Amino acid sequence: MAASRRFLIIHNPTAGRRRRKRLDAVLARLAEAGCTVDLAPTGKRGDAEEFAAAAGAVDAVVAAGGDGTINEVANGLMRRQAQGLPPIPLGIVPLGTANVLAAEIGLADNADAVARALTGGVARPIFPGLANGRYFLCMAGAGLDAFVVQDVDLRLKWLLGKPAYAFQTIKRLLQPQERCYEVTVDGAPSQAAQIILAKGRYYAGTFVIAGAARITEPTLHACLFRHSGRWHALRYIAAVLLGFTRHLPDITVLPASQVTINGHIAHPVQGDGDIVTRLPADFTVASSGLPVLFPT
Ligand SMILES: Nc1ncnc2c1ncn2[C@@H]1O[C@H](COP(=O)(O)OP(=O)(O)OP(=O)(O)O)[C@@H](O)[C@H]1O
Repeated sequence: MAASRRFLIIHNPTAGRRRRKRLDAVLARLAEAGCTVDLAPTGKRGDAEEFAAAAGAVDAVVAAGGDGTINEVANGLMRRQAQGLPPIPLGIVPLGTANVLAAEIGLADNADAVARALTGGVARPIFPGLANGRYFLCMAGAGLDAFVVQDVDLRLKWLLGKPAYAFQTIKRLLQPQERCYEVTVDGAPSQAAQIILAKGRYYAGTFVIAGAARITEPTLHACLFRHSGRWHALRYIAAVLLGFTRHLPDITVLPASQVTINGHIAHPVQGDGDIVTRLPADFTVASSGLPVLFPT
């Protein structure tokens, strides 16, 4: 693609805190580079997916928001592809709290780098996961993390950013703890209190649980946190934060192509940091890739 690319930029004005300046700086650089931009602000949840699914002749559809908005745009683009339309690359302007996909593709946290990735980046396929038919790019999960995502106070998240999730985690741990889920990984049944299906290597920022997972490969990694109860939950959180999950024998990480979670009907399932479905849930990997603009 030449420098004078044409973009549809789908912007979630409610994403992140005080991030509008970042988008304006990127837009200014794209204008300097001679690019044509159609800016489509979302008005509600779901708009980003519809705008992406209806995209016309552009060089890339760009998601400007957090991982939740990127997830919606990716779902819209995958829907177009499933209808037999030619693939359109996904670009990103990270404006969220954690920005996990930006970390996965090695995108630096400044407007110059973001604009450069859009004007000169190379489209490489990534393979999204599927949770009950809905695509996720980085990770999905059931258990404590999905409840925290579901119940986090959005005003607190707006005010504090990541600490709002820590606060909600503590609140959840003070409640009675749930028993384990039934989980089947490529036909092998077991039990776990928290399950994370990793598509990429990063979790909730740049914490690493499945170090071998790659968004560019058509494989899931099932991370099973085996024991239920408050004490074990605290051990697991410490292991994730301090990076020693691989040293705990009751955390198992398995490459997988098909995972099912049962038990606790209607418990939430998070995908890329938003609730995307409820239990029971089947998880697989998309058979066709989604092109994404990687920085060069
Ligand atoms: N205009 C809008 N009004 C309300 N919600 C929206 C709007 N546009 C998108 N959304 C929804 O807001 C949710 C959160 O968006 P997003 O992830 O982009 O931002 P964030 O929550 O600030 O970032 P992060 O996920 O990194 O914390 C998503 O589920 C998205 O669908």
